[in-house]
Amino acid sequence: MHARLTDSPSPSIASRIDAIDWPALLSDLDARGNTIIQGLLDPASCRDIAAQYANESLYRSRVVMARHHFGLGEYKYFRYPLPAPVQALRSAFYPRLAPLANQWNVRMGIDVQYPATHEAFLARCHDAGQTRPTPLLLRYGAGDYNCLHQDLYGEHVFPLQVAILLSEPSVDFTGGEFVLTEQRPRMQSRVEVVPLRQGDAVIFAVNQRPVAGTRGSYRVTMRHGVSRLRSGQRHTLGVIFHDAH
Ligand SMILES: O=C(O)CCC(=O)C(=O)O
Ligand SMILES: [Fe+2]
Repeated sequence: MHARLTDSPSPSIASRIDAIDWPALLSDLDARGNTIIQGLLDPASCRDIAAQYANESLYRSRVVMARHHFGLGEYKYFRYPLPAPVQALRSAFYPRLAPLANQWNVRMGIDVQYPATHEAFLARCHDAGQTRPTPLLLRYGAGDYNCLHQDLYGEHVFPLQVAILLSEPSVDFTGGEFVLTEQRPRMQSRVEVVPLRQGDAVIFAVNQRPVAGTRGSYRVTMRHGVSRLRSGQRHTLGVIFHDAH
């Protein structure tokens, strides 16, 4: 696949996502709050997307993390219409993840269910004033990091999101591990380092997820971030399904 940002549409992304063993992947995601898809994007596509960081016309805003004490490094939110591969990722992932999102809400006693298509969910966001697109491209240099956070942008939150590593560890950069923490009620937090290679995607819980306990399920709170880069440059593509106020 050599999907270029200017191509439309990107059938190869949709077909790669369709080819995934979803029952196995969803059961891993349900059990651990995150799961990896290896080699979702090939290296050429990763390089092509990362190179678009400089293409200002694609973005609605740029965030310098240090200004907000979010970390060091920067990111840019895409504007609508999204580049074809980003649009393809968002609309192909969503219907695969919505059934698990719906189960999680039932198990957590949250009275919200997600529609079957991303288009319908976006209409809900947009009606509530969450109209600004949230997919983003991140760039880190040596010494940069991303503090533990949650990507919540309003009342409407889709509980799963995807991040794709566009750079190759050990070659393009060192350090810069994607990390997840899990805060359990009345217990100390757990941390997980997600071992991503270039083109790998991690799907993870945005905010809370249910964990089966001895007396029904309880909620754990998830946060994600990136450890300090020791050297080089690292790009990531973030796919968040709710839009922002
Ligand atoms: O650069 C990363 O791996 C983290 C990206 C991130 O925070 C996100 O996609 O929401
Ligand atoms: Fe994030």
